[in-house]
Amino acid sequence: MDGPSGSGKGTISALVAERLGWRLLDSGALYRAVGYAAGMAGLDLSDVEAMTRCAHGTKIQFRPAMDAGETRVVVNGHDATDELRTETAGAAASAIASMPSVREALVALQLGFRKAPGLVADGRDMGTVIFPDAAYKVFLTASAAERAKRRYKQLKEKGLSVTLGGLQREIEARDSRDASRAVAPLKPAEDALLVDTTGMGIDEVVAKVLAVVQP
Ligand SMILES: Nc1ncnc2c1ncn2[C@@H]1O[C@H](COP(=O)(O)OP(=O)(O)OP(=O)(O)O)[C@@H](O)[C@H]1O
Ligand SMILES: Nc1ccn([C@H]2C[C@H](O)[C@@H](COP(=O)(O)O)O2)c(=O)n1
Repeated sequence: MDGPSGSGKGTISALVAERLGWRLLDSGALYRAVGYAAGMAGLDLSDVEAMTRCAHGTKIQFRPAMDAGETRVVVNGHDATDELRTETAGAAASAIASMPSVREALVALQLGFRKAPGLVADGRDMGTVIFPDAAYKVFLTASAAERAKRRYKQLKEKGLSVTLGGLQREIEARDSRDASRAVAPLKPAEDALLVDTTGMGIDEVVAKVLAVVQP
């Protein structure tokens, strides 16, 4: 499941994985975790060698939530779930994700998630680079305005101080960087099902994806 920021990849992937009883990989969380670990260590995010060492050395664990809440992401022993969801963490992740050696450092970890009975993986290059032989590929999109509105609502609910205009600019800048980088750019795989979720509810999108996976 690939697509730009706020298209609903994480939400739809989690629901589809739950319905199918498959595993889930939030690959964006890996890039966010490395950016976060680098920040905590006071490293320069533009230093490719330091970021590559950091990508190799960061311990990232996904822990199921105690209640029905979201999966916790533990970075070097610290529960960083809330810090990782900010747009600042997204921008840092996007910056280091343009470094080929950082991407390379995270490949084996991602491939390790591929286990029976199945895996739903969300990111930017799941269908094009990491799992090119995936049985089903979906590319979710939505207009930038709609994606910004969704993110605004999500962050406001978490009590964060954000503006709609500011979020839309940040989202557009991140998408543009992710789509224009030389390695593993954000783009649909040739054989992906394209779903424009603008104006579609979450249940509708889940049903559309499940209709393909379970025809
Ligand atoms: N079809 C939809 N209709 C309304 N809201 C949606 C829809 N899909 C997702 N959302 C909401 O939009 C917000 C962003 O969704 P989500 O985090 O799944 O996007 P994403 O593509 O994984 O983003 P990112 O790449 O930045 O992690 C969430 O609050 C989610 O509940
Ligand atoms: N497969 C992936 C996943 C993520 N990234 C980079 C680019 C994104 O802007 C950033 C954060 O991802 P998100 O949590 O918003 O899905 O990480 C990538 O390059 N490849």
